[in-house]
Amino acid sequence: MSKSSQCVVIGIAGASASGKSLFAKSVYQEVSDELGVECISVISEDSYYKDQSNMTMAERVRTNYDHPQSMDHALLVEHLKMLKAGHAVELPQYSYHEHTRLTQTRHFKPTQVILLEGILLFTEKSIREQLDASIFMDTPLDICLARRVERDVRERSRSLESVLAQYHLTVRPMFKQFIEPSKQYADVIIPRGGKNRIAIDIIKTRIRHLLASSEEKN
Ligand SMILES: Nc1ncnc2c1ncn2[C@@H]1O[C@H](COP(=O)(O)OP(=O)(O)O)[C@@H](O)[C@H]1O
Ligand SMILES: O=c1ccn([C@@H]2O[C@H](COP(=O)(O)O)[C@@H](O)[C@H]2O)c(=O)[nH]1
Repeated sequence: MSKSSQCVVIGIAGASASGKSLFAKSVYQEVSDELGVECISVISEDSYYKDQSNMTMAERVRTNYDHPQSMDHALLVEHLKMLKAGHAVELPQYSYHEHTRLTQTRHFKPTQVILLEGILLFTEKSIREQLDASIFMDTPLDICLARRVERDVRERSRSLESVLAQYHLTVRPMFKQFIEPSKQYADVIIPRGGKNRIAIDIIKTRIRHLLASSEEKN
């Protein structure tokens, strides 16, 4: 991407397991198949969970990962500003198994469109100010819970008991306190989740327009 090109950031928020990643992955796959991998990329807010390498595993397990303070949002905002200015960043890598950042980072160059997905994105004004469009995945919580149980047991090395205990202790209460109220900041609210075909097509059309108007300007 040349420095004069625009870098558009589309935020995708919503409950855990509401389908944010799947939605972002589907849009990314289809747009990159059509227009090339160099024009679009995905960043997960989860990469910006705070580094907890100085804590014991017992302490890390007790962290409330659904509270805005668990995230290094200042670093995320700094990175978004750099990407929009045409500079590459060192993207942190997070391990759900270790509950902390990995030592290695990922060298990440700006693309014309960045899909940024995460539960707490719209709760921070400083992040909202960096978003060019905001999408909220409005999937019923019982469906999110069922999907989270399956995903976390399969992919995040969790037991059924630990997923359910965390859900009651932090996931649901923090959704009610922080995430659900942040829906008011969305431009588009998408029901059901990551496989909503019409919603994927609408966002792809918007992206095509953004890319076409950015080409005209250059
Ligand atoms: N519409 C859907 N139908 C069926 N499964 C879905 C749907 N949307 C998401 N999933 C599945 O639910 C799980 C959680 O979705 P994911 O995209 O990881 O959620 P999030 O990123 O919001 O936490 C994944 O295993 C995903 O494949
Ligand atoms: O170490 C961790 C970090 C995060 N979590 C949980 O992850 C979800 C957010 O990720 P999604 O992909 O949006 O589901 C959040 O609800 C945290 O509770 C974790 O369990 N452990």
